[in-house]
Amino acid sequence: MHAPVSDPRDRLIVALDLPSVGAAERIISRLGDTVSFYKIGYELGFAGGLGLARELVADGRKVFIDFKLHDIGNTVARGVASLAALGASFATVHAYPQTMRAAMEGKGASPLRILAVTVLTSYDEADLTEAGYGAGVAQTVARRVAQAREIGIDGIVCAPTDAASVRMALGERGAIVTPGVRPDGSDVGDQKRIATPLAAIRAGADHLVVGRPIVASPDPAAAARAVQAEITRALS
Ligand SMILES: O=c1ccn([C@@H]2O[C@H](COP(=O)(O)O)[C@@H](O)[C@H]2O)c(=O)[nH]1
Repeated sequence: MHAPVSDPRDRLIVALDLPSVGAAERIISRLGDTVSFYKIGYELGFAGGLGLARELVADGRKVFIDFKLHDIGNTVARGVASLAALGASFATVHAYPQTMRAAMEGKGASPLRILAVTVLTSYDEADLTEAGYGAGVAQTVARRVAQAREIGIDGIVCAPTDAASVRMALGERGAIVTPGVRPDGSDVGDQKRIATPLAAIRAGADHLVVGRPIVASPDPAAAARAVQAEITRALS
């Protein structure tokens, strides 16, 4: 059964989309105790970030490895087993049934939670059509969530604008993690399906992933605290 996360600090996941371990360490140091949950994706992961992930875990922080795996089942299962051994709390796969099943098998009895990415937050209807999909965003998300639920996935990555319908379809089991979060006035960048932290939590998100609005801010700790204040307001 899905247990709502009560501490706003555990609800904010900062995306360390940075070019080097040194750059990431500087942001982590500036964030101090404000942030306890970090996400490592392609940029940092392919620049030595998995070593940093191990150090963060050893230091009591939570780590989300966001490589959005998608390959033949054997490769996915073995890759996920390595992420489980690393001590990651969350890891992503694309929400294809074969991939989701392999990932759930690969994590074994570890506490790693597998999150299935439905439709990327940088995609709108036109992007799905261009990629060859016959169904739109809402229909594709719904289909993938239904399949993820059937497989017993640990959680879903979706746009904050999809969070309410995803919770309905997913039921109470499974975490909802939303990137595409933009505090009022911040740059949207390449994101297309977005909401504020307040709206994302009110729509049912358990965790918010925020990257550039925090790591590119002149005062990352203040930016993180502002997001956490919105989370607290949404929960009160
Ligand atoms: O659908 C998705 C899945 C993953 N992401 C990742 O989240 C962060 C968002 O960073 P921002 O700088 O806050 O836009 C980034 O690491 C993406 O790889 C996503 O945006 N959308």
